[in-house]
Amino acid sequence: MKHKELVLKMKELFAPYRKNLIIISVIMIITSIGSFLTPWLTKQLIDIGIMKGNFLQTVFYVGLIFIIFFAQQLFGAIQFYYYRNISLRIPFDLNNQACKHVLLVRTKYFKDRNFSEVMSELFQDISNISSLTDTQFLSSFVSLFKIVAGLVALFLINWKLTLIMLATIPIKVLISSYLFKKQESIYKVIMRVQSNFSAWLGDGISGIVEIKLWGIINKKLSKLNDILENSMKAKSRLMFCGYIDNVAGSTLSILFTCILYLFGSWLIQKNEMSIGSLVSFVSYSSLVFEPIGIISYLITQLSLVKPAFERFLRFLSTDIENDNPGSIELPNSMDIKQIKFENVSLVYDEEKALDHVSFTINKGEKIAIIGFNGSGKTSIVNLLLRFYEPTEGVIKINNNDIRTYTFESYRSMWSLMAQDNYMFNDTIKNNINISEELSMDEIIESCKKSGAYSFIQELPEKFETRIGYNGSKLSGGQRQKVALARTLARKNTKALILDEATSSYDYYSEQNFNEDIVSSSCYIFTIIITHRPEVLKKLDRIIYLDKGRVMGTGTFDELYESMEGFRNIIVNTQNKEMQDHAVHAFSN
Ligand SMILES: Nc1ncnc2c1ncn2[C@@H]1O[C@H](COP(=O)(O)OP(=O)(O)OP(=O)(O)O)[C@@H](O)[C@H]1O
Repeated sequence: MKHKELVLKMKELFAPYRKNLIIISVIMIITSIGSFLTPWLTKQLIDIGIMKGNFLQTVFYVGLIFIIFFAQQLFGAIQFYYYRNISLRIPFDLNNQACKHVLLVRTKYFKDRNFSEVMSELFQDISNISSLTDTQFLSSFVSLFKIVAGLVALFLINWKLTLIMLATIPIKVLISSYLFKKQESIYKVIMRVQSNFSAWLGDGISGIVEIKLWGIINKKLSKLNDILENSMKAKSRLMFCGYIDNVAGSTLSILFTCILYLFGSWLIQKNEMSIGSLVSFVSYSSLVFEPIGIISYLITQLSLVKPAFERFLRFLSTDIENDNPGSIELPNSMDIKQIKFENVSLVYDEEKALDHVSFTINKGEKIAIIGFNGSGKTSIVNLLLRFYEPTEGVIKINNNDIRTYTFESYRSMWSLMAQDNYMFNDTIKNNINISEELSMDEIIESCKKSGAYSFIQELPEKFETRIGYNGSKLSGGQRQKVALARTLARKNTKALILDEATSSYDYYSEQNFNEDIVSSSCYIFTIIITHRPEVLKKLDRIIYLDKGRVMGTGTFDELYESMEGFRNIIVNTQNKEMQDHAVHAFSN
């Protein structure tokens, strides 16, 4: 990102806090005026009060120094009040903005990236950006004022000494700008390494069973070692930069002070300067050097913030689920007569998952989508639910493009049981009642339909049983039954999609569920992805897919007669069913 664009974006980001920032800056300027007055008053105190033995003048200047100190403390308290507000508010707002974006970002974003990697990057970036509000950073803006005012004061005291001092500043600026470039590139490496670490951690937690099963703990640890070593190397380079900056700063400062005392004593001997002037010159010069030091801190801090800010902006600019301009709510009372795919293609990354798919589902129809693995069945569901947008073609409801409707109102017509359903680390009841609008009777009814009721009744805490992270305390089949109960309990939906919804069910649970759903479905549309012949035979129509293309549509008998691929799927499934059946009979 270009420097100008970045500054503009930063201005935009801080615009809501402008008033507070201005107040803080004004207060900083006022307090720094006080700091400038103090050395001058000290000079007067020494030259007029102490050196000339004038007690009244001494008391007067001591009093003034004290009043200035008191006023500075008062303004400091006001500054603290405003500073506290923005330093807490900025991370709060950035976190809110980022988390809202996480929830709205398109589904495909999290297909490429590990969730913990994204979240850790975000929190890291927010923390780095928020460091812009630390007091030292804010005071660096006032530093410019301090430097100019300090230089004026120094020139007034002694211009020769001031010129010597000025000679050291370009050296400091040169060193700082060199270090800025170095540090910026090191920070980029550190950010990348930290992302790798989060990705490693995310995979490690999610894949813990596979890691143990395959005995690859040492391989995983060796990868971790590489990551941590890279991190250590980058941090060590960063520490070295900090060390060089420190050494350069203190060397220049000592060098300058030595020259100052040597040259200053020579000027005092020549009666060109008083002792008080030299003391106040030393004080003023530190007032100039201190902000120069702060500016170098600002440069270091910017080298850290710039890459973080760039990455944060990149995340905020990722595609989100924004309703199309002029989109309307899909009315719940709408009489939906038809859902239509017109020449729809879908390309994920580079792979074409659907290729000019066209079909229509009419009101009241129960249809199946069938095809070998990877033929595009779930992709059709992804498009229907608008988790992805078609690359080509259009999906319509009653001849209106589904993008005419807002995401939320459109999705509210669907009940979906996907292949993977996330289970919250909560009770069974709360996992089913995620919309928080179901009565206990409704929850029980949906559990009876999905076949979950009987096993829940056997649990000591029944519906109040906590099911662990992603339902890990339930068996695969039990988990699927609870997820299906949740799908069936969703209120006011018009269409049901079951994507291999009963794949983990035992043979008879599956038979029972399929019987019920096929005979008594109350939805306007029912779409089932299954290979079970006994279900397929009872459905109105089957859409047979192969390699992302619709090879045929028709009833079970029509497709069985005319399509060899379809017949193969059915024969394979029947063979598997016979095995399941035999296993079940044997175990009983
Ligand atoms: N998020 C994705 N990114 C990239 N490619 C994908 C993605 N999802 C699916 N694919 C690819 O698209 C093709 C169709 O996948 P899809 O999941 O629709 O098939 P499916 O018929 O549902 O398969 P299965 O029976 O195994 O569930 C596959 O080749 C798959 O590799």
